[in-house]
Amino acid sequence: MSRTEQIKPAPLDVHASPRPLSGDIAVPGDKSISHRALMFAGLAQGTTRIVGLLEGEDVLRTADAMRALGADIRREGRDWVVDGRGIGSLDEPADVLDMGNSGTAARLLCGILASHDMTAVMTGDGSLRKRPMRRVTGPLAECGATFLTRSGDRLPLAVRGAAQARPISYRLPVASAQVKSALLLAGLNASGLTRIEEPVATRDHTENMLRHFGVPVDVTPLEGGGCAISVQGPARLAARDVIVPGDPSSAAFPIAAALLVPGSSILLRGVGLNPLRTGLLQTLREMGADLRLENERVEGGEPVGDLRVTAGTLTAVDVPPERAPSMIDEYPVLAVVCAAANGRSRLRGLAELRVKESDRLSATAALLEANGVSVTIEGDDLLVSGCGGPPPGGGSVATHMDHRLAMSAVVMGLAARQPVHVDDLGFVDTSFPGFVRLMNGLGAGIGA
Ligand SMILES: O=C(O)C1=C[C@@H](OP(=O)(O)O)[C@@H](O)[C@H](O)C1
Ligand SMILES: C=C(OP(=O)(O)O)C(=O)O
Repeated sequence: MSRTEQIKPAPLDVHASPRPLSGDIAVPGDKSISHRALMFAGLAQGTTRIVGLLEGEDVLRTADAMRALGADIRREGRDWVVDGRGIGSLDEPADVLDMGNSGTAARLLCGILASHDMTAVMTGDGSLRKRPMRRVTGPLAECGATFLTRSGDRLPLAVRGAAQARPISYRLPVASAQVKSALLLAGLNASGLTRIEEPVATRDHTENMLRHFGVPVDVTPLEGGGCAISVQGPARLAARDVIVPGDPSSAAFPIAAALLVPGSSILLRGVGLNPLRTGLLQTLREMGADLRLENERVEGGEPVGDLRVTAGTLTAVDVPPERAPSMIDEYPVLAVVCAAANGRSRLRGLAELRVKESDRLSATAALLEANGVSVTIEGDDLLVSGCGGPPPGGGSVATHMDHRLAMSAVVMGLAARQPVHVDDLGFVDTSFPGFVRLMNGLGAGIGA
């Protein structure tokens, strides 16, 4: 049983915020960048200092796994310091690698293991064991690794990494930064050019951070759209310090709450603004949200800024499917915002939501329905009939071991007319430790 499953469910009734939200906060570090910082630092030669690492459950699993592969990882004050092992010099893990709730940790690690001459076994919690793994194990087998998976597609899995990995050339069938990153990571220890074609752009933190650690990454536009990303192996990573920006996917929750609780105005400092992550901000602006960016700057190679959010009236939105990768984790909370808007919103092309920590498409629909909001799933689209103000609320929400559903349900509770019962807030620590404390610092009165 993994750590997250040992925690007793933490149910909570969330009441409407007793006052407008106000104040000035910084959300925790970006989860995607934090996983990569630990992995790349562990693969590098030398010592890396990481500032602003997310200390969420998912990232701590990556730290444990990289330690099991021989990296020395420790906390020094508020920073994390990693003495890397170097590509090709990793230890064979002495025990099963437990990736907890984290798809990113599991899939990216498969990439590292596939091109190292060792045997490893990997598992995860009850949510992660339901998620598809063939999307990485299939193409990674091309480099010479052998994977044994439960039912051909699920954790637990065993991998026998290739002794002399071959480079992979692959066109992504789904828009997934995890699959892209796993294949690029395998390519670092393969002899020759690894080339990944990406028809639709996904978050490019792997490419950015590889360059930061001194590995050339070529990105060439493809005729007909998308691009090809290549790395030449074997590569050497040189340790470099990393600054992790605030996670825009975590910022989504206080942003949504501030838009919906009347009279609110908050400032979020140091939010990551990588253009492949800002689909939610674009969508909220289309709904009429008052979002103002201040102090835009580049920190640690990623654009960041401070974001002023002011409550106001919102109108329905039609979100095109090609925007999904730039806001894939934000749809549950966007649906809650749409529930309070004027008119019927259509969120298109959400097939990938079905294979997240839960089936987020049906679970988001259930969250809204339980709280008196009319919602329909048509194919891969979610249609939400906005209430033109506070939704009725009064429902009970099943979070299915899914942190984003839990936080979306809290936002619904803060904005709704009747309290919302959330069955388990425990998984919030996956990506946003201190979420309730931070929201209460803005005046939300959760659990008061
Ligand atoms: O690469 C990453 O760090 C992530 C990619 C996305 O998953 P997919 O690649 O499966 O879309 C996202 O949902 C996840 O939270 C983090
Ligand atoms: C989908 C998510 O993460 P992962 O795939 O890493 O579990 C998420 O954080 O919403």
